[in-house]
Amino acid sequence: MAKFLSRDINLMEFQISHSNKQKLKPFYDDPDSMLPDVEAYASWLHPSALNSFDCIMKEAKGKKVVVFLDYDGTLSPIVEDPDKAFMSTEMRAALREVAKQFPTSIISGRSRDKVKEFVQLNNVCYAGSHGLDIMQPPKSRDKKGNEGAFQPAKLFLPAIQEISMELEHKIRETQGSKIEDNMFCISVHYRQVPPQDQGNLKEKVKSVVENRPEFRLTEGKMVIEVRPSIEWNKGDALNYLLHTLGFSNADDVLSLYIGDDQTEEDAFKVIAGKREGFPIVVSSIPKETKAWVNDR
Ligand SMILES: O=P(O)(O)OC[C@H]1O[C@H](O[C@H]2O[C@H](CO)[C@@H](O)[C@H](O)[C@H]2O)[C@H](O)[C@@H](O)[C@@H]1O
Repeated sequence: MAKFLSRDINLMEFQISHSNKQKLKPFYDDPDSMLPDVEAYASWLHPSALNSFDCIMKEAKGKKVVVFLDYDGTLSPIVEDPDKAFMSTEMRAALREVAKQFPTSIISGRSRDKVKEFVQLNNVCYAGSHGLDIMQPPKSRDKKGNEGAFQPAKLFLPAIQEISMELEHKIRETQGSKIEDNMFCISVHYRQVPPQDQGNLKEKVKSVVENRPEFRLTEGKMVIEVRPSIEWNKGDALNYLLHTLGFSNADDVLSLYIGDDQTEEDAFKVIAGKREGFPIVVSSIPKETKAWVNDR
């Protein structure tokens, strides 16, 4: 069985990434950098992925397993500088093995190119901007083998660039803030902004989109994101990928989705709704989730 589903390699990897998280110094009340409340965690009524390993194996028997992963906080530890969220060599090796065995996709909030640059694997399918930029799986490429991409928010690009410039101008004086261009989304990071300035920063970001109903704001881990207001999320991206991979009507498919953030809930909901897969949440603290199993 592929290393991804092995207690010894992959799931252990997630624990490794969590022990990294716990070593982070507490930074401006970020839940990811806090030590977990052991009692609360133990009473969290979600089965553990490690303890449910045999059950997952039983369900997977005779089925086509399809793997979906998030990047930040899942394949790489959460770090203070988003440009330094590198993946460990061990994680890359485990992922390479998984992708040899099962169709594997990474659905990230980052730009597609950035995730690919971090992951550096060719046997994985990449979806960036929370699924607004999806690389075509090899089977669906054109005769010349051109990669191509599904980009449902392409029309928004000029406005996104405009917003990006306006944001640069508005928040340049907020010490510690950082804008990340994720192509179809813009991330405004405040992990390194002093707590007393964070509210003000959020207000500035809000002011940039308040007269633009075609955009909306979402919040992640110490990040506020500007996204096109179209009905498309990581759950839709998952369905799209299953379809292009030729699995949408198959009744012998088992999808695994592993992720840590709020945006993952849309994908968890899709898998939970299909009742043919396992949504796995990576979290060192109890939280409200649609996922059935956590990473411990
Ligand atoms: O969907 P994901 O792959 O999980 O991407 C979500 C956001 O992740 C990144 O930000 C988060 O991780 C950074 C590095 O550890 C951390 O510094 C930041 O505070 C986190 O919010 C990424 O930089 C964002 O653009 C993604 O949207």
